[in-house]
Amino acid sequence: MSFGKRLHAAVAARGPFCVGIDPHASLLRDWGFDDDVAGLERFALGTVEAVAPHCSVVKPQSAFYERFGSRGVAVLERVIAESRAAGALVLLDIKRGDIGSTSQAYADAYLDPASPLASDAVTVSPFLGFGSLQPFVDTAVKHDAGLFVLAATSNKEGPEVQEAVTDGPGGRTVSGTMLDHLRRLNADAEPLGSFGAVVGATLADDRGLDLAFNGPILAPGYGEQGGTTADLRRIFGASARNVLASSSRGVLRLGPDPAAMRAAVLRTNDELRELRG
Ligand SMILES: O=c1ccn([C@@H]2O[C@H](COP(=O)(O)O)[C@@H](O)[C@H]2O)c(=O)[nH]1
Repeated sequence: MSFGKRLHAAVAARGPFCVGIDPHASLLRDWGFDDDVAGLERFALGTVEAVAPHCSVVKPQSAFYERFGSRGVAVLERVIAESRAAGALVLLDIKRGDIGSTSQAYADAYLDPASPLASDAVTVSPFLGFGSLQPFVDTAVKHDAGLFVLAATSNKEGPEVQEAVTDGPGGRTVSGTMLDHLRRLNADAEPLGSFGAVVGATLADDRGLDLAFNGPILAPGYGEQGGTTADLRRIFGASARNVLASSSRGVLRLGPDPAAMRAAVLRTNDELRELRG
């Protein structure tokens, strides 16, 4: 079954809150662990146990595992496997993007079920040109996986690149161009396409984005970066029904108490369900 269909069903069953599993060094210490591989493992797998049975999607941020080298990546492999075993879809936040031939290797690493890092979906960066992502698109189609393409990111530096307008008649912003590509890729999908966009929960009012592209929208920046449910309503309007709001530190700061993390996930899912009407 396509990623879009699986995501649609998972959100209907569990709600639209995506929990980021980002083992920051400071959080490991707050939880009483050392900033080493043993601490990483206890933190990450403890989080999986607390949240993965209760949310539709978890989003491990690869960087926090890669900083420990191969042993950290081995922990990431377990996070992926154990989250999926608990019924959550795994969106691996890697933000990769390169020339096409290298993109193919990344796609094989993260989307081919034969790989130990295979996930349900990954984040990708289109800033080498959307066409450079074609190997990710083809590989995602082949393996029923999904992509989330950076379009309007949650950080304040993003607009310098993403609001740049292309030359010529009908010039479009870079963000708008990415959303146009996603509209094309998702055109015939029912009920939801597998090719999503990343659009921050922190955006100012004046971006003028056409968010009707029939695909999922990952909205990071919810929680710790200041994005609220009211911001989601303001930014996404009718497209809020396709939004997967994502928070990492907002949930992880409640640990290591699993009950507190679980309660936050359930509460946030209830709040976000109302937004979808
Ligand atoms: O535009 C983007 C894209 C991705 N991220 C990632 O999401 C989390 C946010 O963590 P918080 O602790 O909830 O701030 C992190 O992994 C980022 O790399 C983003 O913030 N903005």
